Order: sequence, then C-alpha cells, then structure tokens
Amino acid sequence: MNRVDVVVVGGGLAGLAAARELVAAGKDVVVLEARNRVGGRTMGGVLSNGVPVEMGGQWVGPTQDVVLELIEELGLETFPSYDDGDALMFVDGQGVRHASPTFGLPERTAAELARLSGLMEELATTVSVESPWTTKEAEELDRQTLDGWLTSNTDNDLARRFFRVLVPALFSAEAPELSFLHFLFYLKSGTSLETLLNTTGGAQESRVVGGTHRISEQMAVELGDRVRLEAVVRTIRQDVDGVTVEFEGGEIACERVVVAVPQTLAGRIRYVPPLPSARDAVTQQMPAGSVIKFQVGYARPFWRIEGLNGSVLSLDDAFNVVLDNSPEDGSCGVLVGFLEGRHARVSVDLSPEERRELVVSALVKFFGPEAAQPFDVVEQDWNNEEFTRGCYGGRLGAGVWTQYGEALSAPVDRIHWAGAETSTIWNGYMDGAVRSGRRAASEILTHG
Ligand SMILES: Cc1cc2nc3c(=O)[nH]c(=O)nc-3n(C[C@H](O)[C@H](O)[C@H](O)COP(=O)(O)OP(=O)(O)OC[C@H]3O[C@@H](n4cnc5c(N)ncnc54)[C@H](O)[C@@H]3O)c2cc1C
Repeated sequence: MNRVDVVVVGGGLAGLAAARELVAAGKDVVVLEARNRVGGRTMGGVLSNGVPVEMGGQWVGPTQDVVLELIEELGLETFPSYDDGDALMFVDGQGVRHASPTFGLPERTAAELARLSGLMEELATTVSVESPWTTKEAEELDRQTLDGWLTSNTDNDLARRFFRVLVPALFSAEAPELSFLHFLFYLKSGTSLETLLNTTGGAQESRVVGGTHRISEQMAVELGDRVRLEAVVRTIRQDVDGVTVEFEGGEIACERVVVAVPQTLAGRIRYVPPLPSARDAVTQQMPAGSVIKFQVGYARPFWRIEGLNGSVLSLDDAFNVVLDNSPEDGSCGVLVGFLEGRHARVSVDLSPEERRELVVSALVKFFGPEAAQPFDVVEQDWNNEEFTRGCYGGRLGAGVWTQYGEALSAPVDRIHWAGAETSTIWNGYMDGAVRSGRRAASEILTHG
C-alpha cells in the first residue's frame, strides 16, 4: 500500500489550498477527488457563442484578501462586475428603478429596513466568529430562527417580505431554516450585511477572467499527479499508527487526513472507529441550501442602453435575483439569475423547457420584449450533484451552534476538517474555503 504524509479528501478550493500549503512545507500529499474535475462548487460553463460563464461560485470582493492574493499568485486576473446605472425592484406588480441603498422601496419601509439592518449589525458585533457558542446571549440568539426574530421585531409586512427574499439570495435557504445566531455570525464573518449585498465595494465586486474554476485548475496543475480524479473516498480508518483512506479504486496509508468536503457528504464517509457523536451530529445538522443557477445570453447587453445595471430584486417572482454577467468587453449580454430555496425545490419538478420559460418570462417582465430572445440559456442544479448535494453552502438551524458548534472544525485525532463551512472568515465563500484549507494544513504542520 502507498504511504504518504497527508491525504486530502476533496479537490475543491479548500482541499487544494490545504494540499498546496502542505507540499510547500515539504509534505508528501495526495488529493483524492471524487469527480473527474477539480473545483467542486466552482465550475466553468460556456454559452453557445463560446463565452465562458460561471456555473457555481463566481464573485470576489473587498476583504476577501486571501482568495484575492491567491488569484494573483496563480497568475490569474480579475475584472469589475458591471455596475453602472439603475437597479430594478419589483413589488406588487410594480417595477421601480433606483440607485439607492433603499432598494426603491417606499420611505416608511426603507426606514424600517435601515432600522432592522442597524439592529442586526449591532448584534453581529457581539458575536465571536471563532467560537459563536461563546457569544454573550448565544443561547438566546440561537434559540430563534431568523424568521422568528423578524416576526418579533417588525410589523412592517413589506420589510419582512424583503428579508424573506434576501435571505434565500444569501443562503439558498429560507428565513425559518436559519438560526438567528448563525445569520449574525455570517454577517460578521463576511464583514457586514452591506458588504455581503453590494456589487461595487461588496462581495459581488469582481469576477475572475475565464472563471473561478481556474483557481482550482491552476492549483491542480502545480500539484500535478498528487491529484487523483474519480477517486471517491468511502472509508477512513485510523489507529495509533496512522490512517488508511479507502477509495473506489484503492487505498492509501498516511499520517493525517484532511476532509475537505461539504458537511453532509463528510457524513456519508464511513469512519473507523466511528466519529464522536457531536462530530457526526454536525454532519447531520449542517444541510446545504437549494439553488438552480441560470446564465442567459443575449446578442447585446440591451438593458445598459436604458441606463440599467442589470440588477433586479423581485419580491413577487420565483426567479427573483438577477445581475449583469456579460463578458468584460460587452461583446454580448449575459444575465445571471437564481431560483433559490423553496423556489429551487419546487422547480426541480419542472422540465428544463418549463424552467427556461419561467426564467425568460420573468426577464421579459423585468427588462421588456428584447429579453424574450436569448440565444442561449444554461442552468446548473446543484442539489442534483452527487458530490455537492446543495448550495451555496451549509447552514445551521436554531440551536445547532450552541449544542454542536465546538465540534465543527476540531480535529478528531488524525482527521482534520476543512471546507468553506468551517471558516471563521467569509464562511461559505471561496475566500473562506481557501482559509479553511490553510488552517487545516497549519494544524497538521504544528504536529510536525
Ligand atoms: C451557485 C453558487 C454560487 C456561489 N457564488 C459564490 C460567489 O459568488 N462567491 C463566493 O465566494 N462563493 C460562492 N459560492 C460558494 C463557493 O463556491 C464555495 O464556498 C466554495 O467553492 C467551496 O469550496 P470547498 O472546497 O469548501 O467545497 P467544494 O467546492 O464543495 O469541494 C469539495 C470537493 O470534494 C469532492 N468530494 C465530495 N465527496 C467526496 C468523496 N467522498 N471523496 C472524494 N471527493 C469528494 C467534491 O467533488 C468537491 O470537488 C457559490 C456556490 C454556488 C454553488
């Protein structure tokens, strides 16, 4: 049997970042990746005119310093997302153009949203991102769902509806599915609500030339034949002498292992001896959200001529979040949008043609008749992916942080945990994935 220092399970950003650090420190490493490609939740797609589009994670922005530095180090480039002009808000059948943080909502609702966001930000400052369960008032914050908190803290229906659309846009899950503590943790982990939501100055500020999957591909090129594709890990056995990782096609012995897969999938691996019950519970209690992502290609970015930046938020429609995703040179128009949370769950039962009709008719409503003639519509349903099983990432429901949080990234003897969901900074994002891989690598390196 082969023997190496470290086996990394999962060739997404977290696993590859861990492997890269370990190799740089002189360790003998193998990465076992289940798919026939690296990159996991980042994935390249292409429209019928040859323009590359991102089918998974795509934007990077300020304070995501680690992934931004990595992109540069790997010789890749970023370009700004298109953000010139007005955005659109649809509510109760009315479309409103706006260029303000009030989202074009009526003054009273806008003031209420500002009050609620302020309260959330204030509470988020009290959260410990390193150990949310130690936050003052952790029990109280974790006892409530985000939806429960909204219900208790505002009687403004429109403000509640706004957040009930915004939350799936951030988590691909619904407000009742999230612990309020988890929501506050996520705000602080991603700097602030404003940073999470904004294009310019926020998490949607920039894109990677050619697509974000290139970050993983570049790391895999560096790692060479240390990366093995189509190697589905099934069992991890450990004892005092070391670890044996069994995968479809073989087994490898090692000193330590990094498991860098989404939590629910980590729970589908067999561990011998079994994981401590709290660590296993984490794999059961951190489900991913639901999202189907669409890239819709047009001959030209016609909305720009009208002075629109392509951003839409609709409180009325299933396809309710849209942004301009045209190539940097504007040689064609691309709109990216999502079916998220319950809308994604319902839409999986439609045929691809019916989903296309749903998406295109929403775009016609938002942008007018020219939107009826896309030259291509591509979609990616992340829940149907065997080695992802939902996106954008894992979330914690009420009571989970305070009961099981400590087990999320604490090593279990020779097993170390990575993945975007284990990061304290930019949890759930590409930046967080890279940080988590580096953290797992440094845990191993401190053991010598
Ligand atoms: C539609 C969508 C939009 C997003 N938008 C953004 C965005 O704009 N900005 C942003 O920063 N983030 C975004 N994200 C989130 C971001 O893509 C993820 O946080 C990040 O890519 C996760 O990386 P990871 O390495 O932790 O996990 P993954 O990418 O899930 O990697 C895990 C790897 O493990 C492999 N694997 C699973 N099981 C096994 C097994 N048993 N054996 C071997 N290998 C296994 C998988 O195939 C996969 O390659 C988005 C995600 C999606 C899906």
